[in-house]
Amino acid sequence: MPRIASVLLPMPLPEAFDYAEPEGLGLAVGDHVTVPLGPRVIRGVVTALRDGTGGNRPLKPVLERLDDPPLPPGVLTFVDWAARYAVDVAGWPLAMALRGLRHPPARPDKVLVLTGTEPARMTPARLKVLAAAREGPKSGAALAALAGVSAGVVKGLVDEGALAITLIEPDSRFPVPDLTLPPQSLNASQQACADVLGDMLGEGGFQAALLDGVTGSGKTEVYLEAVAAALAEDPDSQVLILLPEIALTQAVMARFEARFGAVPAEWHSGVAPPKRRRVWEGVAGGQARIVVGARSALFLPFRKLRLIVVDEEHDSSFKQEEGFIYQARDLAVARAKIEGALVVLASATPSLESLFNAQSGRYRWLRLSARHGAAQLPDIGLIDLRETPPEPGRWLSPPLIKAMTVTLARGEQSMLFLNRRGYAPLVLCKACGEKMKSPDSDSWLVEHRYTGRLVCHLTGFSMKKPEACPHCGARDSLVSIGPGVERVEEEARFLFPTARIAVFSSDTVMDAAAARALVASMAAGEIDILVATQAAAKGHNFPNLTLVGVVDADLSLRGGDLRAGERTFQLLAQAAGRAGRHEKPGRALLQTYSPDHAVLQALKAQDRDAFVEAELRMREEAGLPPFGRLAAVIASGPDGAALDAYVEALAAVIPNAEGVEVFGPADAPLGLVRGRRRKRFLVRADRRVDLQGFMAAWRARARIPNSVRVVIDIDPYSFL
Ligand SMILES: Nc1ncnc2c1ncn2[C@@H]1O[C@H](COP(=O)(O)OP(=O)(O)OP(=O)(O)O)[C@@H](O)[C@H]1O
Ligand SMILES: [Zn+2]
Repeated sequence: MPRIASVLLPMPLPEAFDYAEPEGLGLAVGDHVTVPLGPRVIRGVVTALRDGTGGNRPLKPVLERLDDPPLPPGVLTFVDWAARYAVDVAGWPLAMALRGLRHPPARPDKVLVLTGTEPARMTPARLKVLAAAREGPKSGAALAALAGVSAGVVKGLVDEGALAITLIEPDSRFPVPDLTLPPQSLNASQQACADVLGDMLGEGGFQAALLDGVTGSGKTEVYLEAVAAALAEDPDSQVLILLPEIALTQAVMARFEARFGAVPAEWHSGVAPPKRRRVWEGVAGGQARIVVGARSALFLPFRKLRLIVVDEEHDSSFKQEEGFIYQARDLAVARAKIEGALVVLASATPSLESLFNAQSGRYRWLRLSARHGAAQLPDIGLIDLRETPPEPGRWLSPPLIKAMTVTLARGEQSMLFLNRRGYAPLVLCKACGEKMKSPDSDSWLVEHRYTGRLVCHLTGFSMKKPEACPHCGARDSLVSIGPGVERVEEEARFLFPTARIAVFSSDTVMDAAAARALVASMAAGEIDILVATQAAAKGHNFPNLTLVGVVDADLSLRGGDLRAGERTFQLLAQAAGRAGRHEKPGRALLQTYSPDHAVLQALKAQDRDAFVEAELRMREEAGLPPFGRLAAVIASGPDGAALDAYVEALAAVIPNAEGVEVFGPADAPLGLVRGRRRKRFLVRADRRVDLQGFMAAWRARARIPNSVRVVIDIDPYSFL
């Protein structure tokens, strides 16, 4: 009986397509194949096989089977689940699962080795080549270069059988973790947490735990022991550590290397494609047993995934906002469920969602309430900027400057935290009041002094800062409003001319290597004052850092979206948590105009639980997450009339469903991006509602014009 193969293609198509299996191809689910699609030949993955013929219309055949390692069944299930969750096509998550295959496989190297046969005629040139070959296998070109002879001499030796060509596989092995190395001796509460995680692993099957420990309590040490237990369970078991920030990977990799004598496989956008290919294959083949990566590592083809750790689980970088929209923390739980694995969510400031799951018993709740050893949590103080304002045009208040002076005199380090890149968030003309905006988007241009440019942080648009106002033509009339990290750095240099000062933000630290170098020099005490965005505010251990100054503690409270309070609390508690992590006590000073705000009061009192309780009660009353669910619809298009017509049509066909409220359509706060107008709906649903089902049914009820793009964002974090 001939068979039909369903082949899913890694592109935004609504479903898998059927192809005929050519006789004798012997396909299996998970195989990589090429198939015709219109005039093109595309690679895809077999998701199902069934007996049958093509019916009336003969099916096109599968063209060939590729010999890449097949996708394990868990990955296929996960791809399908992720697509349903995101109300999107399965081709998107499949494309993510195949991302490691974009680069061609590394070819084996051809090298020459000695055979032991003497050439019939020996010459000085030949002697030199043979001597060079004795040092180990090398390519012909390398041998010739080393011996200082022409390629012809080497070829002559091959022809006469004195040298032979052999193939060497490129280095695809991953160092084997050494499980006999002694663990760090854990303190009693760490040991208790590690024991519970070990027991959960031992019970097997899907389990979830929230590792909730104050900053510097040693959560990493605890999950390292869970990793050791998972690896010891079975020689094939694999573990995945997800981190929110590339800047954090190096430090975590180093701790794994110290613990297991083996560097883990690394997976994120900063890893070069050939290396990514090797990691992908190593994960599929089972040689890569520990993977440390960014959110997209969730889509790797693990064969026997036993443990997923989501470190800094509260971090909003786990939410991918572009292309395929997903929350990696939630998907990590889903993948663990599919694989029957343990998932550990770790944070000093867990998300309200995870705390709610822990409170309700769905996750095991493991708490570490003190820092390891003698280290104490930092004191947190508020600086009321209404009483002690900075000088005009400056951003650091006298009390903060004084604290920095003392810290510097003691030979200790300070960090100034401001979650704003660039020099100034806004440039305006003092002659006509014009605010500099990007030409095709509703967002202000941010001034960057290092590059002398005005940059749109939304779209990446940038221009040279003009000499004259583009609106009224006045010269020298453009003024920078408000501070970014570059401006705070300028002020710090002015105040402390002899101090060693550096900036850490994604524009000043371009890649993983630069981030690693900066983190290392900060840890080594080579920097006195680090001015940093959130890229440096989490996870790091800087032993000599004793003062954290938060330049604008009110910043993320503005805007006022659903998570503003939660996010501010997390961000500032994390930033403050960098101080005093070793013997020397630390403190954090928060500059604010609203010292009475509940979030700042909770930070000052170090009373997270009270803050969480108050916040949860507010959410419950409003039916907001985690008590209810949210989804957004964002429609955009260059043609305003077509967009209006579409959102009106969509508003007219909202399905009738109990427990669901739809708000909108409204102009998005960012009403224009890259020349496209934007409209939004917000959907709130009770927890028991099948929100994804509702969204899919609703979208299907109105035809989408070609010029309009519709995006569904489940559990939105951005409301712009
Ligand atoms: N049992 C231990 N023995 C020795 N040192 C420890 C131990 N536990 C933690 N430490 C040290 O304490 C510091 C903080 O630990 P770690 O980085 O694991 O904390 P964390 O809970 O992950 O912190 P954060 O949430 O702030 O990132 C590190 O320098 C770590 O090496
Ligand atoms: Zn002007």
